[in-house]
Amino acid sequence: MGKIGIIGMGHVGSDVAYTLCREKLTNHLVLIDPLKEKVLAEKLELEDSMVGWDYSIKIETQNYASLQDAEIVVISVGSQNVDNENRNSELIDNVQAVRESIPQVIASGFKGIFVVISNPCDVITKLVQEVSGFPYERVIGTGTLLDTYRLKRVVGQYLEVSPQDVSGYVLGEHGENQFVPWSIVSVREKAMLQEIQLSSDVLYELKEETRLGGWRIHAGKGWTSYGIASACSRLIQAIQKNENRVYPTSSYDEVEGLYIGWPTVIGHEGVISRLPLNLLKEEKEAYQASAKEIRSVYDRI
Ligand SMILES: NC(=O)c1ccc[n+]([C@@H]2O[C@H](COP(=O)([O-])OP(=O)(O)OC[C@H]3O[C@@H](n4cnc5c(N)ncnc54)[C@H](O)[C@@H]3O)[C@@H](O)[C@H]2O)c1
Repeated sequence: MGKIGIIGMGHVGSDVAYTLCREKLTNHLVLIDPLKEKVLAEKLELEDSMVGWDYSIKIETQNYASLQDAEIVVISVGSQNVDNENRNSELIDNVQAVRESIPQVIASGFKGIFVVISNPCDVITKLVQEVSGFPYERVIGTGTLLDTYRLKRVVGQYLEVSPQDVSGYVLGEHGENQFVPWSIVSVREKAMLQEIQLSSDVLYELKEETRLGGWRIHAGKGWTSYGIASACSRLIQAIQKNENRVYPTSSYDEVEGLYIGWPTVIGHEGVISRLPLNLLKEEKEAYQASAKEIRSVYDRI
């Protein structure tokens, strides 16, 4: 449990900060955002909450230099430019925010791990790696981890089982070209394709409900934040505790030359390895289609 920086203190950054404090995953937070009054307000709210929790965590604001000895820096910069059902609409603004903020993190002497949330997540993760010059292992995007939570919720509710009893992943782009490799999904140890045998129409509906999960929340409240804060804190715990656990994060695919959602072993050094998977032919094609889309978005910057 060490120092953690959060760059971008909007809805997501603030809920990440709250979650990290509530789960005692840090003893020192550094919160950074051009909206100075907003950041100060978040600091005061967190400090109020801690009175009731009977512990205290140091909270600093706007101090890039303090990131020098941080364990992890979370990138949650965002843009107001969010079109309905298109995470790429934030591309230009978030590219600029990364080009402004990451050199300041690096100038501090930061040697930890970047966890990238900002959308389009796979593209922004690659950009953070390039601008920082960090090794691939020390830059991780949250990728399809949140989409995987949504898959587990949707399948769990459909089959009336706990979402924690659903195993498997959403993979590929954290975006519209994500896909569900049903061949590796199972529920209470029963293989989805061979043993549960839902119709292709039902599988399609479950996949669509998963993909639309974020947009349904966005339509109702204008943003999503609790789910990603929960996912981000799990990744941070895996890094801090050297858990060597598998999470579907955006990690670097050497063959494709980009970051993309894939089951990735996470530990103290960041990415330890990417899991070998034996996917079906159509699932491999879906992965390549996802990679193609990520590359085409990256080529626009
Ligand atoms: N990966 C995921 O699963 C996932 C889930 C939810 C949201 N997101 C993404 O997270 C990002 C943040 O979402 P939000 O709802 O908090 O947005 P928001 O608009 O509420 O907050 C974004 C914050 O970033 C700040 N910012 C902008 N430029 C900055 C810079 N150069 N340096 C520091 N801060 C800067 C803004 O001032 C603002 O406070 C978005 O890109 C959103 O799409 C990703």
